[in-house]
Amino acid sequence: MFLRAGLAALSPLLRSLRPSPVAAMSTGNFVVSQPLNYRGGARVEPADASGTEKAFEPATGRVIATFTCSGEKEVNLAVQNAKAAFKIWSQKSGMERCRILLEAARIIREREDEIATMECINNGKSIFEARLDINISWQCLEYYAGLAASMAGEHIQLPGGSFGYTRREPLGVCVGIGAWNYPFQIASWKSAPALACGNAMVFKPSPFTPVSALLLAEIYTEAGVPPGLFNVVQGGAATGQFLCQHPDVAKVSFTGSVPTGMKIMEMSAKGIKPVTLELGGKSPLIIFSDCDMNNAVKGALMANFLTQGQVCCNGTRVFVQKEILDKFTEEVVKQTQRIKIGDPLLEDTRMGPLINRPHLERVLGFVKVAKEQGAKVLCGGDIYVPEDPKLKDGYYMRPCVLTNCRDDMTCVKEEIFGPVMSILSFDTEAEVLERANDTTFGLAAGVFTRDIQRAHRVVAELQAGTCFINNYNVSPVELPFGGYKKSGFGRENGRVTIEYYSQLKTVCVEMGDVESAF
Ligand SMILES: NC(=O)c1ccc[n+]([C@@H]2O[C@H](COP(=O)([O-])OP(=O)(O)OC[C@H]3O[C@@H](n4cnc5c(N)ncnc54)[C@H](O)[C@@H]3O)[C@@H](O)[C@H]2O)c1
Ligand SMILES: O=CCc1c[nH]c2ccc(O)cc12
Repeated sequence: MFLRAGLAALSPLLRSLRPSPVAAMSTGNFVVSQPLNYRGGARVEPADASGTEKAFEPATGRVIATFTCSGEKEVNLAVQNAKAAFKIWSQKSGMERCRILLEAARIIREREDEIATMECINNGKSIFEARLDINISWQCLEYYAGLAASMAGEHIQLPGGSFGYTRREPLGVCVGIGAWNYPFQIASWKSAPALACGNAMVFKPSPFTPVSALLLAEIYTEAGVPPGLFNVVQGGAATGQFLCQHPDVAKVSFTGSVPTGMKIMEMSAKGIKPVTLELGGKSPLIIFSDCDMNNAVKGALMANFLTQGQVCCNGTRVFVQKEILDKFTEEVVKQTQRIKIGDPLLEDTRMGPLINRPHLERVLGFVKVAKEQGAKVLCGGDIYVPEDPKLKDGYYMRPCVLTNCRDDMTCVKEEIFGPVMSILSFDTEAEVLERANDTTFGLAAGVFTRDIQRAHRVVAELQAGTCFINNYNVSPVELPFGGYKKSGFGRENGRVTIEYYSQLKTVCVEMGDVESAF
């Protein structure tokens, strides 16, 4: 997602003045040779294995890392390291934790280009977007640093001078399990509130994007967290299961698909562990005929094509009021065709490759089925081969706009997780609300209208955890983010997330004598 002030915060002049370790990192030549596990404050090779994985550079199809997936022994070592660090960290005052998190935020900011470059190489998103992701990440650390210092309980006066008070206490060792679309940002959104509350964390990135979480781990250590406070284990489902089933893990925060979310919840239920689930979506974007057309068109592109459309909260069901359907569609297609596809490390690229070959084929398969079911492809939806020969094995496709869509089509019902926008038309507010809510997902929704009463009336009726009025996919860290219905529960970002990483202790203090019932 995006940050409104992000563009202004990134000064190219400032960036060019910094000595840059990224000069040696370019498309087609980056390899990772260091260990990708992090435990006890250092990179380590895992103590045992549950298979190996390869990580790719989506822009070229090249392998950038071959790594060992962590087995049960390694997961246990990471959890034990986190447990030991928790003892030290949880005793620190909020101000002490605040200072260290602020220092980590400062280092991320200083190394923004290097982290963004690595993210871009391993994920395929454009460097333009990757920088914004890292920008939002350090802002998240700053935000929770501020809250760490101001966390407090309540004091409640009781009869006869007695009183009670509450303490907000950390949970212990928290597990973070991430998806591949925002690797560094997901690790930041989970670890910043967890650490601010006094917890330790073991984080497992997606095996597709194992690299950038290590930079966050090193930065936390450099900033002064105790060794073992933030650990990284690598692997897929098996490693994730060891984490969720570990008896010393107090909480699991998961970002990923609905089917995996269900498994995580089942495993956590067995240990009575609280879970945060940030799952998939098929969000509606409603464009009323009285909208500001320019903004609505820009909003539709923002809602569909960031990170090659691989964004959970994308507004992929674009409902357009009949009166403006043709004009809106024409303009959306014009602007979609102008999106520059290619090497994600080039400054003017706005769409890089998809995450991997199977996913590209899956997305193209959705376009094929859409055509078979009667949708019309107005642009894109096919493989794109960049001219640069080193990119010929990358996973590129042209962003796609579908029209003639009906609510019962696969492209309108299922999460595609690629650059495919489905346009639907509607007549009335009541009708569009009913159709927008007719989904098992409930992650996000958007409305474009100049009628402010209607905007608030409509969002009040939308069954979605995050709603946008006259914009889409902006993500200020001050605002909670999360889903309704099968899109999950719990929240990331905002003040409320403190409640998901802490527990409340009530202390009842008697100032008189015990009045016994016996
Ligand atoms: N709501 C959100 O904030 C959000 C953000 C990003 C992605 N997503 C969703 O994630 C999906 C795409 O990401 P993905 O393909 O990485 O999802 P995924 O569910 O396949 O994998 C997510 C993570 O879970 C791990 N995992 C897989 N099986 C597991 C198991 N049995 N036990 C424990 N861990 C397991 C994976 O290794 C990975 O780290 C999409 O559906 C997208 O909408 C949601
Ligand atoms: O992809 C979905 C939305 C999103 C963008 N950045 C992050 C970070 C952490 C999340 O759990 C979700 C998201």
